[in-house]
Amino acid sequence: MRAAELDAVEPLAHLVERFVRPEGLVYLDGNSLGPLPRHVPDAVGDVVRRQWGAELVAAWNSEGWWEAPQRVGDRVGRLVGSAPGQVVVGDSTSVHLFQCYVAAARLRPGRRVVVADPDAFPTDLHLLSSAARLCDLEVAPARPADVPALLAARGDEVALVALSEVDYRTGERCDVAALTAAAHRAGALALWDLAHSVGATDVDLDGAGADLAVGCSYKHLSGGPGAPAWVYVARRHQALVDPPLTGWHGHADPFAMDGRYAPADDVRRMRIGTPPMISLLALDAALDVLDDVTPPQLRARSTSLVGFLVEALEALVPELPLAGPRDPARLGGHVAVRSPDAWGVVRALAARGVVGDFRAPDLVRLGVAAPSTTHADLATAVVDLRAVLDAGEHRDPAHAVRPTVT
Ligand SMILES: Cc1ncc(COP(=O)(O)O)c(C=O)c1O
Ligand SMILES: Nc1c(O)cccc1C(=O)C[C@H](N)C(=O)O
Repeated sequence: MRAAELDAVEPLAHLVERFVRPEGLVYLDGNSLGPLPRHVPDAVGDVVRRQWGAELVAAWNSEGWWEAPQRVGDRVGRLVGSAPGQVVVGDSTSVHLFQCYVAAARLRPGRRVVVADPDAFPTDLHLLSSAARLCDLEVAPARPADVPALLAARGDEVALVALSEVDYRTGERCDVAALTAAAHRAGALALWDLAHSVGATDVDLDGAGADLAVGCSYKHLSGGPGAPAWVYVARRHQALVDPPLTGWHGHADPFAMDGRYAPADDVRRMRIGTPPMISLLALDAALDVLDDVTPPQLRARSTSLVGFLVEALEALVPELPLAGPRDPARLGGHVAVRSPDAWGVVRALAARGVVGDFRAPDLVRLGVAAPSTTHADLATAVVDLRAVLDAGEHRDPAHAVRPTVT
């Protein structure tokens, strides 16, 4: 009942109609793949049939394909508080992360320490470990809450503080502005992984004075499977930033075909090679959904949904503790609860048409896509979760088999 009332007064409720919502499915897995906006198949069809099929190579000019990484970058940048000219889209989050780790080390020669969250998403840690071997860096582990103490102790050695705004497991947010300021006071740079933030929080990169940031676009932006990610370089660093992967798309004059590398004088130097253009243009189309929405408006809707989900979980399944904080202001776009039977719970929910996801070892993670999830979806999910537990459906041996992708 309360869910219907909240949906009725929700100012962005009209966005829901812009998405394909498969009949009978409550989709709460926006963290791995956001839902499909209705108009994207036609937009991609146009890219393939008309632009590629009829215009062929001319489309690099006539359709603006060459400049698309910057143009789409600016559209993404608006959602993370970046003024135009500081974001490009094109490679995976993993690749952009690697570019940033090495580039940051090169911007702070003489400092060897990179502070990183040991519970960060694994790709962040794997790439940092490789960058550290390459650049002779030391990785100093610290949870976000412990970063100020580490900076107080070893600040003059620190080149970079690399964190995620939203913890991919628990959903807990950290204070981007405060931690960036702490890094700067120590003379270090701040790199933010905003994979779980863009489209869910109102993170303000320029306002926080962030140096570097990356994020993906297949989660809350609904850019589609394999959609290219994005990288932000604050304007003040663009003339000096020296990424390790120096491909021809980052050259000052790519079609001069000059064998000597001369980087573009702005954020274009973060480009590498030819981007996955069909995916990039699918993302471009998907972003239309948010054209008339500001980040604070989107954040308000996300907070309402997340807050409702927390309350419903606490009221109906109190035996499953929240993995993160209960205050929605301190959460990103998902809520996780702990259960020793988390895998069985997620499978049993899926059998009832509620798609969440399992994160090892014990999390049931429920993702809220601010534009497309409704309070009613969340009420259905939590009622089904109660029913799963009451009926013991999570203990069904049929759920024992795990597929490759969880
Ligand atoms: C915080 C974070 N960083 C990076 C990634 C992965 O990036 P990629 O798109 O390169 O697989 C994810 C999710 O897969 C993530 O949650
Ligand atoms: N990118 C993914 C994929 O290709 C397959 C499965 C999951 C993903 C994810 O994005 C996982 C996600 N970053 C997470 O927080 O769990």
